[in-house]
Amino acid sequence: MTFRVFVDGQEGTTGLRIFDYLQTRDDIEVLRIASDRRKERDERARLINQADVVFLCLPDEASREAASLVDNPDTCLIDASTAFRTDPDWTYGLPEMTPGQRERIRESKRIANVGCHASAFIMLVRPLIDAGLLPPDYPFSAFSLTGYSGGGKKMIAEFEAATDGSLDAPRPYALTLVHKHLPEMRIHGGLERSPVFTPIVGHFLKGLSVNIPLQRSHLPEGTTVESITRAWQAHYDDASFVNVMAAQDSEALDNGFFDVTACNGTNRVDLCVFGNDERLALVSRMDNLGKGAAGAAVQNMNIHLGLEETTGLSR
Ligand SMILES: NC(=O)C1=CN([C@@H]2O[C@H](COP(=O)(O)OP(=O)(O)OC[C@H]3O[C@@H](n4cnc5c(N)ncnc54)[C@H](OP(=O)(O)O)[C@@H]3O)[C@@H](O)[C@H]2O)C=CC1
Ligand SMILES: CC(=O)N[C@@H](CCC(=O)OP(=O)(O)O)C(=O)O
Repeated sequence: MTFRVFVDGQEGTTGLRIFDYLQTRDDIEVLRIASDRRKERDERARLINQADVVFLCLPDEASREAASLVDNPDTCLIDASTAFRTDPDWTYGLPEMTPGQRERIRESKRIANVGCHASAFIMLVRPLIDAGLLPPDYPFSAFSLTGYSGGGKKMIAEFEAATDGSLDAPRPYALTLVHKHLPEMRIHGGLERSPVFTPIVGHFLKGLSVNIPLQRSHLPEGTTVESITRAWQAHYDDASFVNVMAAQDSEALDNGFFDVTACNGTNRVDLCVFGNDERLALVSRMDNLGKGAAGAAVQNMNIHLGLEETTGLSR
């Protein structure tokens, strides 16, 4: 059986990457829009309503408009933007989040794909909160190191044009401390209040790592490196794309350094906890264009269509 798929925003960073994943598949027919008509409402509506699955790889406002154009009840939308991630009528596209989430994605016609920083954060904390190892009212903070492709076409062009070295050093941003991923981090992470979250963009194309520092004195007695690792291993036991690493493993560190690009080109997420009796750090890494965006979107499509979840994706 062949499924018809349309990528609205096919010439953007996420859309192009999704297109790469799909073009080699013989179970998917990609509906293309003529480049010079790609922002025409009527032409987009025509293709949206012909498709089994539509990926919206657009700014929030254009995603909302696209969602309003659907009149085919069988069309499933997978939206890459921030527009619907905490909307109760949409299903959050993180299949590994909780038992039952995969099934909800399978049944839903409205799937909100994850934010890159948010999914890297939620995959660290949610299973630990659910297991009672982290209190939901813990005063969480986190930073994230990300490649510049996370900022889409505009940021990629800025970084690639800056040949004078002006963008060579890492650049913290969102310093108003109201990054757009906070609502999904809080709601889907299971937190009582939003974390203090600071992303930092570096002079590399892709790769992302979230780091959550924890004070052991503010945690339940049994929360240790070992119990956290065990809880992740139990929770992600059947998750094809999650790799729980032991801190002492050579794969976690490269001569004492953590490589934030080690998952690039894959749909894998690595999770690790570092620390001692006094302090812990929960650390994840992924390709922001892979498990953080386009790879996650294709994984959600596979699940929704009842296909093998890993089809076309690498680990
Ligand atoms: N980059 C990343 O790592 C991630 C991005 N996302 C989200 O995915 C979405 C897409 O991001 P990204 O690919 O980075 O963005 P880009 O800016 O690279 O691409 C967006 C695309 O949408 C097109 N577009 C804009 N308005 C319209 C419209 N009204 N109708 C049709 N097409 C339109 C743009 O056209 P034009 O070609 O003319 O510019 C562009 O091709 C965003 O909501 C972003 O927040 C999510 C996770 C990660
Ligand atoms: C480097 C950079 O700017 N990254 C983007 C995140 C991209 C992403 O995952 O998120 P959305 O889908 O929510 O856009 C940012 O921090 O806003």
